[in-house]
Formats: sequence, C-alpha cells, structure tokens
Amino acid sequence: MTASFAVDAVVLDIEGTTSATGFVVDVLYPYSRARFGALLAERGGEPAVARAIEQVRAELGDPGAGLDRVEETLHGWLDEDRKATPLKTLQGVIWAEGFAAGDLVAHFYDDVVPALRAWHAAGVRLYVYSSGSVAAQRAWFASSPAGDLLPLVSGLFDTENAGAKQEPGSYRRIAAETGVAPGRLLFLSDRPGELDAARAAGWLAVGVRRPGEPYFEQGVGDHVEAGSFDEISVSGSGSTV
Ligand SMILES: CSCCC(=O)C(=O)COP(=O)(O)O
Ligand SMILES: [Mg+2]
Repeated sequence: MTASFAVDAVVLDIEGTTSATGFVVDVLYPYSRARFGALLAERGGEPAVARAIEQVRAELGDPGAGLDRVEETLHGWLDEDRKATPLKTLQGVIWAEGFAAGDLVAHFYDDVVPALRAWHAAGVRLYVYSSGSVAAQRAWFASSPAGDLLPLVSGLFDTENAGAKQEPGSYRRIAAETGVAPGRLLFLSDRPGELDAARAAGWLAVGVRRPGEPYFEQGVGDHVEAGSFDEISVSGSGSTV
C-alpha cells in the first residue's frame, strides 16, 4: 500500500529511518568510544569540544569534574544509547574525521537513495532532523555508498539548533527556519514520540517501520506507516513520484 502526500519538503530522521540502527550501534558507537579519551585529553581547547565538556559537567552538576569522569559519563550514555547533545557533538567531531579519512562509509537502506533522488527531482526539498549532530549528518550524507548526497539536502537540524525531537516546539522552529508551512512538511521517523511531536506542530508524518529495527515491534502508534520509502509517494511542484 502506498501513502501519498502533496508537500514542499520532506524531513528525514536517520537512525531507523534512512539507515540501520544496527550499523550505528555496531560500527559508529565503538569508533567513537575508542577515541573519546584522546579527544578530551588533546583537543579540549577546540570550541566545540570545550562546550561539550562544559555541558557534560553541567549535566553532572559538577563544574569541576575531571576529564576521566567526563569520559566515563560519555561511555555510560553510549551504553544507555542516551541521545545527549554533548555526546552527539563529540561523536560528530570523531565521526566526521573518520568519514573524511575513509575509515567509515555511511549506511542507507536500499530503497532510500532512489527515493531521495526522485523526490528531489520532483521539486521537493529534503531536510535532515536527527539526534546525530549536524557535523555527523553532513559527513554521513557526504559519504554514502552511492556517493555524495549532500547536494540533495537543503538543510540539517539537530538537538542543538532545533531542540529535542519529542518536543513540538522543535518542529515549529524547523518550519520557521525553512519557511515551509507546517501542513506542507512531511516528517519520516521510526519513533512514535517524534511523530507525535511533529503532528502536534501541524506537520504530516509517516512512521517508517522496518523489520529488525528496535521500534518495529512497538509500532508507530496511530500514524500512517510505511515499511520502506517505496511505500511513500510525494508530489512536489508538479510531478508525483
Ligand atoms: C549520522 S548521525 C548518527 C546516528 C546517531 O548518532 C543518532 O543519534 C541518530 O538518531 P536519530 O535521531 O537519527 O534516530
Ligand atoms: Mg530514528
């Protein structure tokens, strides 16, 4: 069954939606875990790293926490898969360098890249909204197995520049930033709480429910659902794909 939408823009979640959670957890997380210690010890003077360290200390309620405690906290958040902004910032720094070095290549489900190309060709703008930092998103889309997908993407949003993904205010902020009316924005995500927040902000939303993903069994609540991007038809300025 295909779900059809007339919209000006599609906003994409990454993990569980365009890409496999298993890849993120099994490949990207260990890559960052092995490098946090050196990043904190050697590059604490860089603005993004310094800000993230301060944010971890603030979360701990301990402004004097040493770097060992900061690193231990990051590892604990990784174990919990907590989408904490400073964790994501530091992962983004590490992953961007891993992608640039050719150590990492992003994962996209097979149905995703053809759909993104078709929607973009139909005049629909594409945005990303992920808990992964903007730096991580940029590197991810630039390093797909199908080549650089960034030319397809009009903008990138994360929990730092837009806010938490389960808050309707974040979606209002993104709508204002893109200049697209809420009813002409379609959000694709695997998480019901995110879909609820987008809908509360007046957006259209589709729950992407892929077998094997962590949220597959739970489902997407009362949202329209799709098993892949092949089941989503989007019409932009003229054509339908
Ligand atoms: C390239 S972003 C890496 C994935 C990640 O760390 C993450 O937290 C993704 O979460 P999402 O909001 O896309 O489900
Ligand atoms: Mg997700």
